Amino acid sequence: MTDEDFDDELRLDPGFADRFERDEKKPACQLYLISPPRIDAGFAEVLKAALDAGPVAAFQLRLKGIDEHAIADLARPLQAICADKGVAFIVNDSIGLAKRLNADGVHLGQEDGDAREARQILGPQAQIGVTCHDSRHLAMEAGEAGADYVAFGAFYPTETKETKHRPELSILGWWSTLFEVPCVAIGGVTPDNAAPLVAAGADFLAVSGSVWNAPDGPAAAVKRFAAVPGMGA
Ligand SMILES: Cc1ncc(COP(=O)(O)OP(=O)(O)O)c(N)n1
Ligand SMILES: Cc1ncsc1CCOP(=O)(O)O
Ligand SMILES: [Mg+2]
Repeated sequence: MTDEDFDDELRLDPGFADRFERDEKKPACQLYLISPPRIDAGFAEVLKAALDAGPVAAFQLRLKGIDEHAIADLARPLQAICADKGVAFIVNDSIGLAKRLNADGVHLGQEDGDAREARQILGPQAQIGVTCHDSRHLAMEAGEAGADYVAFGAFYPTETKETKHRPELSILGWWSTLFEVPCVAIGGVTPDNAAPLVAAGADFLAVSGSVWNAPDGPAAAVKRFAAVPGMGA
C-alpha cells in the first residue's frame, strides 16, 4: 500500500495536511541536539554552554565508526552534563549501549533494531525513537510498535549524513493531525529554515551541523533556535 492509499483508506481530504496550522493547543516545538560526528577533549564545555544558551529537550550521542567501549567512555561525562541540565540523553543505533549506559533512550534507524525489543530491554520509561524517512507507513508501524517519537527527514540538504529521502512538509501536519506520538524533523535544519517545519507541526527539531558548526559558536545557534516562532522550552 502506498502512503497515498492510506489517505484514501482513511477517507481524508488529500489537501488537509497542507492546511494544518500549528496553534496554541499544540505544545511548543523543542530542540533535540544530535552530537557532532567526533567528540574532542573540549566538547564537554561546549556542550555545557550550548545547553545553557536556550531550551534543549534532548541530546543524542551519534558517533559512527568507533567501537561501543570507546563510545561508552566518551558518553559518561556528557551523560552527566545532560542529567545535570535536565536534558534527555539518547544513544544512537544501539539498544545494548543504551542499556549499558542506562541512557534515557535510544534512537533506532530502520536497520538498527526493533522498537518492541528496545522496549522490552530498556523498560517503560525509556524514550524510543524511530527513523521513518518520508514514509507514513513506517511511522504508523513505529507508532504501533510503541515508539515515543517518529523521525521524518531529511527535510533539507545535509552534509552530516548521506540521505535518500526528502519528505514534504505536509507529512508533519498529517502525522500531527492523526496521531498523538510526537514527530521529529531532521536534516539540514538551521535557525533560518526552521520556521516552516515548526509551523507544519514538528514537535522536535533534531539538529547537528547548524549548531556545532555555527560561525559564532553553538551557544549562539541554540539561542537563535529559541527565537524561531513556535519554539519553546
Ligand atoms: C532524531 C533522529 N532522527 C533520525 C536519525 C537517523 O537515524 P538512522 O536512519 O539510523 O541513521 P544514523 O543516524 O544511524 O546514521 C537519527 N539518528 N536521529
Ligand atoms: C542523522 C540524520 N538523519 C537524517 S538527516 C541526519 C543528519 C542531521 O544532521 P544535520 O542537522 O547536520 O543535517
Ligand atoms: Mg542508525
